[in-house]
Amino acid sequence: MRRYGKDADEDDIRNRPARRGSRPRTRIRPKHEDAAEAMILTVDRGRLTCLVDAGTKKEREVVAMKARELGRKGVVVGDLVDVVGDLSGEPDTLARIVRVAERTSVLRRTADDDDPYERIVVANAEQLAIVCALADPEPRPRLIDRCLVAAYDAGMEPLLVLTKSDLASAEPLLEAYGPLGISFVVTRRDELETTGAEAVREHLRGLSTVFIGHSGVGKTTLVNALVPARQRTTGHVNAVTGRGRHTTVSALALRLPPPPGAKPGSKKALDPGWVIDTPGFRSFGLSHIDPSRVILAFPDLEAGTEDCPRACSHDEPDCALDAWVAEGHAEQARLYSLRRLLASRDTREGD
Ligand SMILES: Nc1nc2c(ncn2[C@@H]2O[C@H](COP(=O)(O)OP(=O)(O)OP(=O)(O)O)[C@@H](O)[C@H]2O)c(=O)[nH]1
Ligand SMILES: [Zn+2]
Repeated sequence: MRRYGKDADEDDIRNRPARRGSRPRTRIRPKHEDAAEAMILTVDRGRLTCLVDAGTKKEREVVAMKARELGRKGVVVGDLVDVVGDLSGEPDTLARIVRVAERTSVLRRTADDDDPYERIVVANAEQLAIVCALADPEPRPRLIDRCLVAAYDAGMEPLLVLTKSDLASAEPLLEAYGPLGISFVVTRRDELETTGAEAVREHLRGLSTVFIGHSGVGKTTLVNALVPARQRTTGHVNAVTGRGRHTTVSALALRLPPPPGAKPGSKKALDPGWVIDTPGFRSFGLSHIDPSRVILAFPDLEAGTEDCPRACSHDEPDCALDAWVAEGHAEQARLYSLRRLLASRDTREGD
């Protein structure tokens, strides 16, 4: 079963090459034995920035486009690809992406719940950092719930990042999310300038973490503190595209600085973790979500679904979980949390 087969990727290109007569097209594709492996750092209107020879002295950024043979297959940030052509990384060069490796995870969203096109935002990330301000703007628990559902659906671990703790206490939110057992970290701008950034980085080491949050929650402040070198990269203008990275609407992968005291060349220094920044959004559409994947995030409740009707959403009157939990097999608070997450799939004003 291919779960993601028909999805429209964020950078999907819709014009198909015209069929030329009845000439049979060969199904054998060139092997590209000279191809180099690369990771996609950002996508900007069909131009993809790839990191080649990552972690070596020859590491460099190469701008590439999709080779025709990839057809409609999308390439997104975090994808591991094979590139051929001019891989020098010199200005005005353009390489070609000829293969995309199978993805270990796919974070998807729809612009809103009525949008039939779901977009793949990021591939191969392990963690989803949900950035939420404790005040200014007020926290939106339903939006957090929706992001959690997206994380569970994608098979990613959620991390709750609660910002602006100088303005309000984190206690009420942490109480509400306690039964879900989610990792969390609380930040404030003045601390991010000192020890706060490293405290957040500790949750990110060795992982690829996607940061999402709606406008104004302090995500930019946070990411800039986590990746101080970012300022430099955002000013960089690409010779091929003629555009600065600041114009990008796609996600952007940024490598964390190595942990303090890491030996140069050690695994810790070479794999310090990635922050994948995404554009702020107003809503997080979930029309593509399969509820049977959300229950996977509740292994303690899974056994209780055995007597459920076929294709039970676990949020309906006949669901077997109510009786099973009432018999004392699991905590009521866990079932309540599951139901709250499932209910967040329905659109309401303000989502
Ligand atoms: N009081 C307080 N303000 C903060 C904190 N972090 C960020 N801010 C302020 O909140 C505002 C929004 O911060 P940004 O970092 O731009 O937020 P963002 O989430 O990137 O927002 P967009 O750029 O709109 O997507 C700015 O005025 C920041 O200075 C904090 O910890 N405490
Ligand atoms: Zn059920």
